[in-house]
Amino acid sequence: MQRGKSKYDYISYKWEFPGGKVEGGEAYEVCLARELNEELGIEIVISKLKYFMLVEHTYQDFAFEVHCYLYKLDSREYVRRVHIDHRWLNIEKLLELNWALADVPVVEKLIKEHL
Ligand SMILES: Nc1nc2c([nH]c(=O)n2[C@H]2C[C@H](O)[C@@H](COP(=O)(O)OP(=O)(O)OP(=O)(O)O)O2)c(=O)[nH]1
Repeated sequence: MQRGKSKYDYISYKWEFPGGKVEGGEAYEVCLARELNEELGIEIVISKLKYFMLVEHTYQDFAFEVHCYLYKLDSREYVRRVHIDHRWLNIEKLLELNWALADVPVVEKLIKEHL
């Protein structure tokens, strides 16, 4: 997904995976299900999420952890509600996008593992 303009230049218009910040004490998987619903209007089955990796990243203004999960969607039907653009790409094309820096290790692992 492509993020729109942000108050931080270094993430403005960058590509990222759907997701967002944990709210209250919610579990990571519950957060992801909520964000996928808010951002794409899709309902997922939480028990089918597969943990993929953790990225710990520090931008100049904040540090954060990104907990990444894999999920096999039954259909590609969704509504883009938050981002300004989206792409469905084969793994080998992923590097053509201008990813947020925190996402680069995720893209590299996806490519390395041929997922
Ligand atoms: N969702 C998401 N955020 C990412 C990725 N890579 C990356 O650097 N980020 C950064 C951008 C944001 O500063 C932060 C996530 O915030 P967000 O704006 O997506 O979270 P949110 O949906 O809860 O948004 P908000 O309510 O705070 O506006 O992490 C990524 O792949 N996905």
